[in-house]
Amino acid sequence: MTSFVTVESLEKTFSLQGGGNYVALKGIDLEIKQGEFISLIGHSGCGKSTLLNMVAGLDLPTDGVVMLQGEQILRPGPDKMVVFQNYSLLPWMTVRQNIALAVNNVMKDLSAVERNQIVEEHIDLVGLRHAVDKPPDQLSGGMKQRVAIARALATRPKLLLLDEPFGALDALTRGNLQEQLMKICEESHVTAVMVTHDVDEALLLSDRIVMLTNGPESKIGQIMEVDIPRPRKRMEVVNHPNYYSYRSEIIYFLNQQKQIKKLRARKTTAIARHGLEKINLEIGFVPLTAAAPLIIAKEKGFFTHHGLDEVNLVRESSWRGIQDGIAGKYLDAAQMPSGMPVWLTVGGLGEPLPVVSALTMTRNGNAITLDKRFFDKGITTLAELKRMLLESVDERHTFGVVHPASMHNLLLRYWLAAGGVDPDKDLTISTIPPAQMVAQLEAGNIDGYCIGEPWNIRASLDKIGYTIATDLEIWDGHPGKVLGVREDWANTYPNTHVALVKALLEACAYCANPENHPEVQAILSQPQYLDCEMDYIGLGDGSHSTCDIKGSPRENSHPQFFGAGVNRPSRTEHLWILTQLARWGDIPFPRNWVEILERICKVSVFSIASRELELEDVSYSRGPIQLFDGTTFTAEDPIGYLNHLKIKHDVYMADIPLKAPGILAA
Ligand SMILES: Nc1ncnc2c1ncn2[C@@H]1O[C@H](COP(=O)(O)OP(=O)(O)OP(=O)(O)O)[C@@H](O)[C@H]1O
Repeated sequence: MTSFVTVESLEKTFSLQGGGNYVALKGIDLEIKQGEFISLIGHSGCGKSTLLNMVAGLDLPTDGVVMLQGEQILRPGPDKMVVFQNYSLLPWMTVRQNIALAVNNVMKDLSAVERNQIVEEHIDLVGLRHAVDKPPDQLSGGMKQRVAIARALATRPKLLLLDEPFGALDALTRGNLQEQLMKICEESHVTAVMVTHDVDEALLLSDRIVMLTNGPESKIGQIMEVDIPRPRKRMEVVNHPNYYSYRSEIIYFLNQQKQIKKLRARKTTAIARHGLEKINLEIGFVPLTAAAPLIIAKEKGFFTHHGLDEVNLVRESSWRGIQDGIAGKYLDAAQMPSGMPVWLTVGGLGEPLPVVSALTMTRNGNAITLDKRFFDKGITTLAELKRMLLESVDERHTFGVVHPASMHNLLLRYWLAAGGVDPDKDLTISTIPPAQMVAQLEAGNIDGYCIGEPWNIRASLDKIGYTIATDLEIWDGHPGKVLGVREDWANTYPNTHVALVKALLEACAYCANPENHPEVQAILSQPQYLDCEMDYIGLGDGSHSTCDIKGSPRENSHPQFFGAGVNRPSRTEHLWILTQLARWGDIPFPRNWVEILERICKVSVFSIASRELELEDVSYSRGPIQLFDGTTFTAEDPIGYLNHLKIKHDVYMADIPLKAPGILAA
């Protein structure tokens, strides 16, 4: 990419009145191509205007540089025109005079006739011919902003900089002006940088959206390419197949920043008490029936019983929130899909991040739901689904899963592949947050999904979908959700880790007892937890024996919370997950898999906890894994197993170097 504007290692520190400094921006690197439209988005006060001001030359960085075509930007100038929210027009001049003033000042080399021609062209460009002789106080807000845009563009700047240009306008005017600006920028090939709070505005106008993290020391958290062809029309943009996922991505980013801000504000140093290194914990969960052990441990006092006096449950709407909270150290521990510890450890986020699991909190409780229209077509088996998929290859079919490392993704893929369907070639699998799955199915954006409860029961009770297979039919007894903590956290707080496992084990036993089910359902249904009707929460009490829209009974799969071997972590299971993640190209298969499993699977912590609770599970031994297609998986030859699979991606082998086990850095 040839860079037109270069922002390099930029830092901006403000001196505060009364002493001290505020580091608003730190480590900002950005390259902008000629003709690109860039939006800066982020929460209020994150430093968007500060960054724009430095590109405009209105302010200078404390460190680092900003360059335009290789020249350092040190002052403002007509090559970098700024449009502000408050228009900044001269009140005693008319529309024409306001535009002419800028043109006459900047384009002194041109003749008066040429300058007039440019002024008139730009009046027409923004559609203000009928108001050329009016002063600003006789113009609407939208008209004033059009004058400001015409004035900025008339001087033919290299860079057009816009600081929330439409923030003060009503929705209709705003929409019209956005479309005009888009047309002008497309036609004049101007390079533009715009600050905005409006996600839809950013998506409509931008080639790339730069998302800033919250301050102090705001950084670029993410840059999104908006790959929607130009020229654009609003309705075509909104109906573009990627629009929804772009939008969700930005909203996720902004929500995550809010969550991090909240957790940062609450973050205190570790409080040691009762012989535990830390009794104040932030624990992440996603609102699912399978979160019951965490919720019950909090509500029924199992955490406090084991000395964990200050546990705060952090509700995340997606597994990405959990993964980012653990990676960013905002969460001490979390409910995780059973593949997440392996996925994070081998580098699912890029860098290997060792995460350990000492407790399986649930098994089973998942199912594959299809849109009810497939039921009407008579599709009730995998073979029928395969026939339908292969007969309608022109229609792209999409299935939702909640995370690449979730058992839903792995089970769905395994099930499809065992039936001869290639989950990447014959359909599309998309990641969608759990709470959005039913709405996406109802809206027709997806054809089905594999997910935990209450979302399969809900689709069937609401007559939107039906269960075509439950996990009982694919791998009965598979690990569902596990407790995950960073390895350095586990090493820093070993006694706390054992106490946490003990509290959760007791909560698991409580959830498994049918006598407690009405109470557990009532607690889970509360707004701060699952926020749903109690009917949607199945705990194995026989009230949800059918899960299909036409009443053909199918045993529903409930999460299993406790029992012989249920909670003990298993190396073989983590190994199966490793093979499946490698099979579908998410990660290479680690040649050092023995070391990796040793680091992840903390049977020792589980054993201490269950021994101290005097549970019999300590001596439990697990057999090989039996899958529905007759395959038996053992830990003996994972590479041979991968080689024998017919439907798979190219599988790569690699050594995954893990840092030596350490303690949590401050
Ligand atoms: N001159 C200044 N002195 C001290 N602090 C400042 C100064 N200018 C900005 N800041 C601080 O720097 C941070 C970034 O401010 P900035 O105006 O760039 O944010 P923003 O993302 O544009 O916010 P908004 O969306 O609300 O306009 C804020 O915390 C702000 O208080």
